[in-house]
Amino acid sequence: MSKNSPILPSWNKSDASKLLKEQHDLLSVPQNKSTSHIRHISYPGNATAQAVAPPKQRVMRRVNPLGGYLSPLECATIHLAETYRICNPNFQFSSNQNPRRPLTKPSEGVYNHGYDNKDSDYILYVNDVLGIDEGRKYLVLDILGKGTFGQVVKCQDLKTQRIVAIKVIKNKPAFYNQCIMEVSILELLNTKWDPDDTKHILRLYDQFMHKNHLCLIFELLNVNLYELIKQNHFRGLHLNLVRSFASQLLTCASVLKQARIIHCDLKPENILLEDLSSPKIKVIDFGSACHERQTVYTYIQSRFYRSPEVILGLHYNCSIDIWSIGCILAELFLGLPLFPGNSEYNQLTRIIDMLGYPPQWMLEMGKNTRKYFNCELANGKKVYQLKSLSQFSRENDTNEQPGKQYFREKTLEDLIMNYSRRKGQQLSPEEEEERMCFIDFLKGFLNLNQLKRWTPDQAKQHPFITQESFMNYYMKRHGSYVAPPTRVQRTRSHTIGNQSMVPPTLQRANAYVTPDPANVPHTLPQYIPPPSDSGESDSKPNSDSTQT
Ligand SMILES: Nc1ncnc2c1ncn2[C@@H]1O[C@H](COP(=O)(O)OP(=O)(O)OP(=O)(O)O)[C@@H](O)[C@H]1O
Repeated sequence: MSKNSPILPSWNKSDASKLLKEQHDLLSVPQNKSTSHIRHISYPGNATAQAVAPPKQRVMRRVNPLGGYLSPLECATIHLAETYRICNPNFQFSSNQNPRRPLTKPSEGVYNHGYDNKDSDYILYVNDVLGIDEGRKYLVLDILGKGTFGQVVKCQDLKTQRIVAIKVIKNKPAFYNQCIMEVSILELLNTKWDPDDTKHILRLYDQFMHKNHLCLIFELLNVNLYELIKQNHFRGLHLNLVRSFASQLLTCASVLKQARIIHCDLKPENILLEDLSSPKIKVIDFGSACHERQTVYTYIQSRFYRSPEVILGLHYNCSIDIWSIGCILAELFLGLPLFPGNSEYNQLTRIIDMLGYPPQWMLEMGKNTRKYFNCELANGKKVYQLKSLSQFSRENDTNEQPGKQYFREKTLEDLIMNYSRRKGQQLSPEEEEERMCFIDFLKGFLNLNQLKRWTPDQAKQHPFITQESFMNYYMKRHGSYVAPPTRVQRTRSHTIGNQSMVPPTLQRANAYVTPDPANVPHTLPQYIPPPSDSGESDSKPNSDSTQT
């Protein structure tokens, strides 16, 4: 419930003590007294309740050591230990013996004098304090998430009372060293490239060591975009919301490109809403990030969002993040991942099935090309053919599976145009043009050719972001408008596969009016917090989107 909720009035200590006193008075009235002294008491907010003026004498009441008498409510709450002791003089109570509520699983201490579990994660408890230096102590409140590098917990700064998110890194040198990199990249981005905090990059406030664990103090954010899609029951988001997220991601990507930093792990889980009242987002988790000059790792990016050049083993740069953003934006619109590969081979197969083969030069230069493709010489030219599932499985001793197909459509055009459209249902001309615009936009991100893929600044000029007429833009770029070739099923009343089917709005050059932003929905789907014991439904469809 929000602080300003009209149902629950704002609450403070004096309200609470007033209510407690009134409740005390109410409970201590003798049963057989006349009710002539009944009066109305105003409760915090507008509610009023009947209450009773305090009688002069208390019958069978315990004396309050601070003066007056104790109400039954006080005896059963704040003075409960004393009440028990009256019943049983041997009763002992010490808050030190309270069971501690662990937030870490498993919570059995194995390493680091019992502070760490078998995974080298620090075992966190509610109400523990992280940090020992005065002015740098944080009270642990709740767990926010868990990842490869450690756990992220919600804490309160005991000096400023500010609520923050603390990433407690696993107690292992490899994780520590990698996180030092994350710290230096974030410090650089925060101070040099985004001093005004306008580029949608997570803020790092501080860092310290706690019982051999590096703790990174971040600004507290809200749910991630995967959670948002999940709360929307894996239905896609409105294009206006996708546009807002796209624009913010491009702002972030543009700064990363200027700084020559590659994020290397962009995915919906690493994009968080600042709060639930606006679509403002921030990019988190720079734990895999690197400088363009230091692309030492070849095994990077979460699989669903992995670029073709990384799969093929080519040199890479900031444009791998653009590929990931393309996959993310498609997923936000569709509600399900565009390329949910169950293995790297399956990932490549899905990309090729939808978008075709990578250009010849990429295949010739890729270190992994021979792993995935057969190569034959025809007329003196190398011809590459993706290995079949059985050949690949046999050669690599794997048991490749074709994996789930969430969508019937084979092309990006069909997928976007037909999404969430019932059989026979026509899109409005505006919606149709908007979707065409979105397809054209996505294609700039999902260009298999890493050299031709758009830069963030190019993408920002696209009408999907600027909201200029897509038709005008298309004419400027190509001279004339030709509808993108698609293979929409004929059973559907509307097709865009040939010239005569070009929607009326697109046939009239200037007829298209940019939608009035005041009339388009821009609200977020309602967020319902997930149940605390996350069950199977928590897992992503075809879930293992990790770096495997
Ligand atoms: N600043 C924050 N505010 C709120 N929640 C956060 C914050 N940072 C991280 N989280 C939550 O914790 C989760 C894990 O965080 P993060 O991705 O930084 O950890 P990681 O160990 O690097 O994960 P990965 O396995 O993806 O590399 C996130 O998906 C998010 O839900």
